Amino acid sequence: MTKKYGSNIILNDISIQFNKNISFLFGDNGTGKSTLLNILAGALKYNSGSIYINDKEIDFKDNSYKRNIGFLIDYPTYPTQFTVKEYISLLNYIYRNDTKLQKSYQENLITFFELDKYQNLQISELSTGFVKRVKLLATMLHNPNLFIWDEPFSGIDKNFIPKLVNKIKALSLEENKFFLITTHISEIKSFDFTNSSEFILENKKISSDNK
Ligand SMILES: Nc1ncnc2c1ncn2[C@@H]1O[C@H](COP(=O)(O)OP(=O)(O)OP(=O)(O)O)[C@@H](O)[C@H]1O
Repeated sequence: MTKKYGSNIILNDISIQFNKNISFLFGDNGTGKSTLLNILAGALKYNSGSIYINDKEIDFKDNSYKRNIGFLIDYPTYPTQFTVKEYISLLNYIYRNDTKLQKSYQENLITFFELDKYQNLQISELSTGFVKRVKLLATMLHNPNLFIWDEPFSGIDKNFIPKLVNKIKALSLEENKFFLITTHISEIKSFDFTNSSEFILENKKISSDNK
């Protein structure tokens, strides 16, 4: 797949296969990680090439693909004037989450992200780390199969990172969820992810560092 902005080639005929449940994408600033994630989430067009899931070419116009993704982007997309509770209600309306099972799933997520006592605060009143937690929760509310997360750990305090890592491991091992994650936080490499691959973007190309 190739992606250019104007005549500026960002991803030059890259070929990549994500076949483990957890894939980490590393690379220096400006190497094209967010660009690749945006493309895979269907938020950005590419110039040439093809993208497949389980040998079937992805039809980005088909909403069922996008509906099955929890996409975390690193710029603000949330309505900051809403309270946490209102934002969750809005997302539930959009995703038509209305069953009792979904209600308890949502309550578990709120507790997991330690957001219980912040539910009536406006998002604009939250600290950076808690905004990130709300954004992470927002990617999980519709219980997708694939999480495309751009910088999920940035802004998250060091006490919560192991908890988030354990969540990723549990969802991948117990529920066969897939994660595609970029991070600049090198300590993440020290956690023992059993079912993971690492990829590095450099010089417009991608290489793998598979264990
Ligand atoms: N909308 C755009 N128009 C033109 N160039 C862009 C656009 N978005 C990104 N770029 C360029 O594409 C390149 C890759 O950007 P991208 O944000 O994908 O990098 P990244 O690896 O995610 O960087 P970082 O680690 O800093 O987040 C950069 O040179 C950037 O300037």
